[in-house]
Amino acid sequence: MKTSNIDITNLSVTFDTKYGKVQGVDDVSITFPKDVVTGIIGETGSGKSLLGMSILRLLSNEAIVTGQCFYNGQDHMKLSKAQIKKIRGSQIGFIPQNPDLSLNPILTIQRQLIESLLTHTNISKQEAKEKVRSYLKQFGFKDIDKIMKSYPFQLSGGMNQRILCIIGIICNPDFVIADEPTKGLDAKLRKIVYENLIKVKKNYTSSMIIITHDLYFAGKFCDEIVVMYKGQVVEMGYSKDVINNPRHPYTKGLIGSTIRKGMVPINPPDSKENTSKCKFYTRCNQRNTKCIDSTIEMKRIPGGKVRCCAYD
Ligand SMILES: Nc1ncnc2c1ncn2[C@@H]1O[C@H](COP(=O)(O)OP(=O)(O)OP(=O)(O)O)[C@@H](O)[C@H]1O
Ligand code: NI
Repeated sequence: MKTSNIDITNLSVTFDTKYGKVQGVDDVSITFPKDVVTGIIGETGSGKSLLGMSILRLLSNEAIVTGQCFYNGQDHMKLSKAQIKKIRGSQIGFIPQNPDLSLNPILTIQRQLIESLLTHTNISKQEAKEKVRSYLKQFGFKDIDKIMKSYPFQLSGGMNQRILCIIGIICNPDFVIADEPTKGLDAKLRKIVYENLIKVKKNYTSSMIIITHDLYFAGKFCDEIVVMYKGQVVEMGYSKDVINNPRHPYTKGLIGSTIRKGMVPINPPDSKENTSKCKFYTRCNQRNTKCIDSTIEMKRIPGGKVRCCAYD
């Protein structure tokens, strides 16, 4: 089947906690175009993982998810568990953030990799085994026989993260969503994962969503970048524009505090409760009275969109 864009409308994710309602994703409407690598950036807790995981309905039952997510003509929010399970891996591959929670501790690496191939493709067990070996090699593993027979606890965190990358792409999905695929890896292994993502983009699919804290990589690898803050998208655009010429005060701070020396770093969170319409108000160094009570929609700017009163 030819892949389509991923079209999300009015997506919200909330949790009822003992401290009250927590809104992890706040009414996000966004299209992730096919044949485009979109990066999602934003500080910890901004809703990146919740957004990425909602697309494949991977969130736990305590998450209250509303809104729509259309892909290949179907609203993922309306599919049965069996239907969405079929889409995972075969149509949309997911590379999760945390190997400890995502690999099965009682199955060998070979079982886990081969099983995901046999579930989603029609190849024989022998062919699956060969494919697994070749992917392990491509992802920088050396003693393939030993790795195949190992259990996740016998491998390092970095090795398990690479196994998750393989599971995410081995069935040649049309779309790939990767949630911090390099988390916890040292520079050398990060390079291997990045090289493999570049290979995936070149050889398999360039329809990708990459959630990352690595702004340098995002700028180099992604075609477009989406910036999230407190569950909302605050800026999106071509990656070169977002990285080199950020427009939202939050993006300016985020990039200024990491890769671009000389830009104004971001203000720390303010202890005062933020009651203004703009969620960034208390930290913003460009705020004005308009930001307090006018609803702030995403506005078109050259090469992208931004949610900020300064661009009215
Ligand atoms: N199970 C949960 N119960 C309550 N709140 C939750 C739950 N899961 C996530 N949240 C809240 O939702 C918000 C967004 O979480 P999310 O994991 O999407 O952030 P993130 O941008 O991926 O952060 P990170 O970069 O650290 O991975 C967080 O503020 C978090 O506190
Ligand atoms: Ni996350």
